[in-house]
Amino acid sequence: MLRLDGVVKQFGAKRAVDGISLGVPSGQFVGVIGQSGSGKSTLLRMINRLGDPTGGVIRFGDVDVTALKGRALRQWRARCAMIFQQFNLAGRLDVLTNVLMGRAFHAPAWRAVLKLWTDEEKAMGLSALESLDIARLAGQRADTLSGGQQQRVAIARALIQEPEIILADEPIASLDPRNTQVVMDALQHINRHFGITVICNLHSLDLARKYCDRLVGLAAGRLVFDGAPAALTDHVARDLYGLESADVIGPASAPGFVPGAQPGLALAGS
Ligand SMILES: Nc1ncnc2c1ncn2[C@@H]1O[C@H](COP(=O)(O)OP(=O)(O)OP(=O)(O)O)[C@@H](O)[C@H]1O
Repeated sequence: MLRLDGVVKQFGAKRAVDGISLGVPSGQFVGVIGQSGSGKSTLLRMINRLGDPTGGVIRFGDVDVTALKGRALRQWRARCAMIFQQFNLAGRLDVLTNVLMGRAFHAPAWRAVLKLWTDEEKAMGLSALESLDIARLAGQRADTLSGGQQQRVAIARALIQEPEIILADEPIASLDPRNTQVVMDALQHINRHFGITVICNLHSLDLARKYCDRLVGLAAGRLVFDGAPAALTDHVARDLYGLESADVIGPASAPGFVPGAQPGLALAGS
């Protein structure tokens, strides 16, 4: 179980994340939704400790993630893989080598630098690619792949970290609709098949409703919705997204935004 208790992130005068408390049981597929600037990326980055919370505590089981340093912090990052919008692959290297970089968390640094992988590690890499249906691309340069293929390589790289959690920060934001579905299907597959917890920032509510077990809605850094996708009606979504609602639930059902009016919002913790 991942637990956040009163987590805060302050950037100067800006409070990007404002006292979020949340428990995520192992194996859940959680979608984090909310307007641009609501704090979704900042929240995910703190879980991985790419950013340090200004206040509050993050725990995973009996580990106090917020207190980790050095080797223990690197071990946490291996257990808690991160996937980004821009894939972060080494374009000049082949697909399998990119995937094997995920083992750098487990192998001695010199082996990762020299790219000296064991046969067992190579087999793991191929098997991760196979599970995402792209083993045939193993020898191809990463920068020759489509966006959807590159994101699946990034997921395979995360998989061979053998993580317990995958944090995906807008993983489909730069993909076309077909590749979007392929990548979301891949995340769903690793969630269901390997039981890995997935926490995924998403802009599209259709995708959030389709793929997630649970949705967490942020507004101005606060948790304002926490529930099953079915509970996120268009009415609630309009309150959550305001002017952006036309983008996320379709123009036909998006009326004008009335600032401050949030009658249907399922307020978390209330
Ligand atoms: N390094 C930083 N320094 C100062 N302010 C920051 C920094 N990172 C984020 N912020 C601010 O914190 C707030 C939350 O940003 P964040 O990127 O977490 O939002 P988001 O919901 O992920 O947005 P988007 O959907 O556009 O990615 C924003 O107002 C942003 O400008």
